[in-house]
Amino acid sequence: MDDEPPKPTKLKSKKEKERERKERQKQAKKEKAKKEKAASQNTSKASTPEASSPASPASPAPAAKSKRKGPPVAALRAMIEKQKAMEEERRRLEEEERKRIEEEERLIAEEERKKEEAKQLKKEKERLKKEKLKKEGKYLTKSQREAQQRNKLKLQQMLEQGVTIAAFEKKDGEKKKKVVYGKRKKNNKKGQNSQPESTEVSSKEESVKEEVNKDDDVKDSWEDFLDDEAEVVPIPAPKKEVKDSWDDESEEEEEEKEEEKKEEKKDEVKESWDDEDEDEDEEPKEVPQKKSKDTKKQEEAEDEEDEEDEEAKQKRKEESAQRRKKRMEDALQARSKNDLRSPICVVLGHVDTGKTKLLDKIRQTNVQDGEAGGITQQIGATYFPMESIKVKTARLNSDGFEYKVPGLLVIDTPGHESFTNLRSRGSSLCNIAVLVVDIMHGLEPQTIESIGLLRQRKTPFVVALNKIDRIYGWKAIPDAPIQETLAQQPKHVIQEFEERVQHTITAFAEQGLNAVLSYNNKNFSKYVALCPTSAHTGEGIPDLLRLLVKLTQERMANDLMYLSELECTVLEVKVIEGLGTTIDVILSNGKLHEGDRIVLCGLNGPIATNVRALLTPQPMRELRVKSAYVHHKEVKAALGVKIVAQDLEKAIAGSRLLVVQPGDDEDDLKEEVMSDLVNLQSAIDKSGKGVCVQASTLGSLEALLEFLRESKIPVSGINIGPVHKKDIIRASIMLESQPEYAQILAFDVKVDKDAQDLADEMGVKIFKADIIYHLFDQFTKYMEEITETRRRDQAPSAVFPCMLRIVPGCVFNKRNPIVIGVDVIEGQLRIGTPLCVVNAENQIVPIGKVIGIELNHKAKEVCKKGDPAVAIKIESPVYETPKMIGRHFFEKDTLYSRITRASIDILKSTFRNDLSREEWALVIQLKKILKVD
Ligand SMILES: Nc1nc2c(ncn2[C@@H]2O[C@H](COP(=O)(O)OP(=O)(O)OP(=O)(O)O)[C@@H](O)[C@H]2O)c(=O)[nH]1
Repeated sequence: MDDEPPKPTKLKSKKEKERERKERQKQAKKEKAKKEKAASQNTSKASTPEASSPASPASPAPAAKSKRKGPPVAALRAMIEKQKAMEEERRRLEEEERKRIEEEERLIAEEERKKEEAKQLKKEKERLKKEKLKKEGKYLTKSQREAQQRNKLKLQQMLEQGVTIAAFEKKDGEKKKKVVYGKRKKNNKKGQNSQPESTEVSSKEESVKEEVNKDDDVKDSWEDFLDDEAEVVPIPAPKKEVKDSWDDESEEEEEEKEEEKKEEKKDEVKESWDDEDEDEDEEPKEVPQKKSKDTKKQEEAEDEEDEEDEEAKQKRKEESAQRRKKRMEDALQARSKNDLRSPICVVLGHVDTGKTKLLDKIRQTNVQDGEAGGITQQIGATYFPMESIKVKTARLNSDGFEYKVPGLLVIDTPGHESFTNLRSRGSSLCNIAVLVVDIMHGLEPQTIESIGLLRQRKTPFVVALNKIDRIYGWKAIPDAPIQETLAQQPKHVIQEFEERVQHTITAFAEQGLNAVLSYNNKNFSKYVALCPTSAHTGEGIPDLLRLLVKLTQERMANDLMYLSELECTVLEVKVIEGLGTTIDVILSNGKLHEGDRIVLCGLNGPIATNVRALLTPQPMRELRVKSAYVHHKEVKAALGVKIVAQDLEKAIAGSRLLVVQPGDDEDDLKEEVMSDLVNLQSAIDKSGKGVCVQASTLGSLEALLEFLRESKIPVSGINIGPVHKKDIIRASIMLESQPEYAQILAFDVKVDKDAQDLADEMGVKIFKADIIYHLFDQFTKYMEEITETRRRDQAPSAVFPCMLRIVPGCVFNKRNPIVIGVDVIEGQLRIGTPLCVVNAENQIVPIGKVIGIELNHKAKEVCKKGDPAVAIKIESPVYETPKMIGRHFFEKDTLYSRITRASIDILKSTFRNDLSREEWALVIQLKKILKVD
C-alpha cells in the first residue's frame, strides 16, 4: 500500500466547491456568534459598577445603554427597596426601644414621687404627733429617750436579779390595765387624794409629782397671761376636782373604775371619729403578747365586770337623763313673765346690702360718748340695755310704748354663719332676725337663701329696706324716724321710694310672703314688716330698734322668760395668742361659772373640759388697759362670752354646750351633744351612693344637708372643716360605681393644696362656694354636662322601641339598601335603629339599620307613633347577608326595633325620660317578642 503512487489531486467539481464555501461561512458565523456571546457577558459584568455610579463619564451611547440596562435597574430597585425596609425596621425598633425606656423612666419617676409623698405624709404625721406630745409635755428628745431606755434596761436587770419594788410588783398584776388606762388624769387623781396608806403609792406619787409639775408649767404660762387673776383660775385637768365635789368619798374606788372605763370609752370614740389619731393609741397596743393563765382568768373576770359595769353605766345614764329632764321641767315651771331676758337678734342678707354698716351705725351713735347708756361690747355680740334703746328711739316714744325686755343682744357677725350656728336641736336660739335688703336691688340670691333658712328654723324676722338715702334727690335728716324723714322728701323722691317698695313687695310675694311697710302693718303674724333704713344717715334706725323690741316682747314673751337651765351655743372656734384655742359662745339662758365642767361636740368625738376663764372685751373706754379682756367668775344669759379651756382644738362651731351639773352623768351629756352630729349622719343615703358634703360649721352643714335633701341630691359622706386628702379618698370611692358623684360640695371651707392636687389626679371634683345656691347651681350644671356627654356617647347604642308596618305597595327597593314606606304603629323610630322581623318559623331575622328617614323628601331624625308615614332606607351591615323583601321577609310582616339587654340598660340609665310610659310598656312587649332576658 506504501508503494501506492500518490493519488493525483482530484479536481473538485463546481458543486463540491460551492458546498465547501457554505460550510466555511457557517463555521465562521458560529464562531462569530460565540465571540459575541462571550463579549456580551463581559460587558454586563463590567457595566454593573458603571450603573451604580450614575455620574460615570464613560457612559455608552444612549440607545445601546437603554437596551442593555433593563435587567440591572430592576435589581437595583429591589435592592434599594430592601435597604429602605431594613432602614425602616431599624428605625421602628429604635423608636420602640426609646418609648420603652421613656415608659420605664416614667414609672420609676412615678414610683419615686409616690414614695416621696408617702414619706412627706409620714413626716407630717410624725410632726403632728410630736407637736401633740410637746403640747402635752410628753415629748422626749433623742437623748431623753435613750436615757429612758437605759433606765428601763436597768430596771429589767434589777428585777431579773430579784430586786423587788413594791410599786412595780403591784403593777405586774395590773400590767395590762396600767398600760391601757394609766393616764395622767388617773395619776393626777391618785396624787391628789393619796393618803400615806401604803408604800405602793410612793412610786406613783413620783409620777404624780411629775404630772403636777407639768400642770404647774401650764399654769405658769397661763399665769403670765392672767396676771393677778391666776389664783382664781382652776388648775387644768380638774376632772377629779369636779367629781370630788359631787361624789361621796366612800364611792371613790368604784368611781375610779368608772373613770377608767370612761377613759377607755373616750379612746374608742376617738378611734371611731378620727383614724389619724390611731398613732396615739399605739402605746396601749404594746400590751404583753403572751397571755398567762392568770391573765386569761383575770380577763374573763374583767369581762364579767365589764358587763356588769355596762349595765350600771347604762342605768346611771338613764337616771342622769331623767334628772336633767326633771330639772328642765322645774326650770320651765319657775319661769315668769316678770323676768324676761334680752332677745337675741341676728342680721342676715345678701352681700353688700349694708349689714355691717347698719350694725356699726346702731352701735356707733350711742358709743360715741363713751358707752353712754351702758352699751357693752361682748364676744361676738353687742348688748344694748333698754336705757340706751329708749334714748335712741326717744323721738318715737310719745305714744307711751312700754319697754319690757331688759335690752337687746345683737350678734356682731352678720350673715348666714352666725345664724345657722345659733341653733338648738334644729330650732333657732336666735329670737329675731333682721333681713337686710338693698332698696335699689330688691331680693338677691342670698336674700332668698336667707329667707329659706329663716323659714327652716321658724325664726321671725323684719326687713331693713336699706340704702334709702341712695334714692335720687333724697334729703337726709340724720337719725330721724322714717315717717318724719319721708314727710320732708320731695314728691319725686316719695314717688320713687313707693315704686321701689312696691317692687320689693312683689318680689316677696313671689317667695310666698306678704310684705308691707312696717308703719302700715296691722298684723305682724301675717305680714312681713318692711322697715326703710339708711345705715349712712341713721334714718329709720329708731323705727327698726323699736320694731325689734315690740315684736319680741309682744309676740315671744314665752320664749324670753329667763330659764335657769343652761342654753349655750358655740358661735366660733378661735385661736388667740396667749390663750390657745378658745370658743366664743352665746349664752341664751342660764349661767356659766369659771371652773364649770363643760361638754361639747368635737370633730373627733365629744369634748369634756373645764372652764378656765370666762372673758368679755374691755369696755371701750378702757382700751388702754393691758389685757384685752375682762375676767368673770360668773356670767348670766343673755350674752356673748369667750371661754378659755383645754382641748378645744377640735370643737365644732354650732355645737351646743352643756354643763355637767351635780348628779349628771358625763357620758350622758356627751351622747347628748354628739347627737346633733350623729343625727346629721342620717342624711347619708342608704345606698351609699351620693356626693360628699363638707361645711365649716355644724349649722351650715345642717343647712346644706337640708337643701340637698329638698333638691333630691343624695349624700354619701359628711364632714366639718377644711377639705383634706382623706376627704378626697373618701369621695373617690364613687369613681368606681357612680363617677358623677365622685365630688365634694365644699361650703365655706378651705381646700388643702395637697387635697386639691390629689383630687385633680384622681378625677374627684370639688365645688366650692359660700352661698348654698351657688353650690347647687355648680352641681346641677356639672350634672347636666355629664348627662349630655353620656347621651352623646351612648346614643349609638341606644335602641328606642318601635313597631312598623310597610305601607302596601310602597316597596321602592327590595334589597340593600331596602327602601320602603312605613307607618310607625307603636313607639318611635330613630335613625340608626336596627330592625328585624319574626318569620313564619318564629325566627328573628335582622334586616339592617335605618340609615335615613324622609317625609316628603325632607330628612327626619325621628318618627313617632301617629306621625304621617315616612320613607326609610335600610342598610345591611357588611358582615350580614343582605336581606330581600319577597325572599327573607314580606310586605305584610311587622318590623320591630331590635332591642337587646344592653340597649335596654342604656335606655334605663341615660334616656329614661326620653321614653313615655307607653313606650316603656312597648319595651316590655318587645322583650317578649324578641325573647330578650
Ligand atoms: N348710700 C348708702 N350706702 C350704704 C348703706 N349701707 C351700706 N352702704 C354701703 O354699702 C357698702 C357695703 O356695706 P357693708 O356694710 O359692708 O355691707 P355688708 O352687707 O356687710 O357686706 P358683706 O359683709 O360683704 O356681706 C359699703 O360701701 C357701705 O358704705 C346705706 O344705707 N346707704
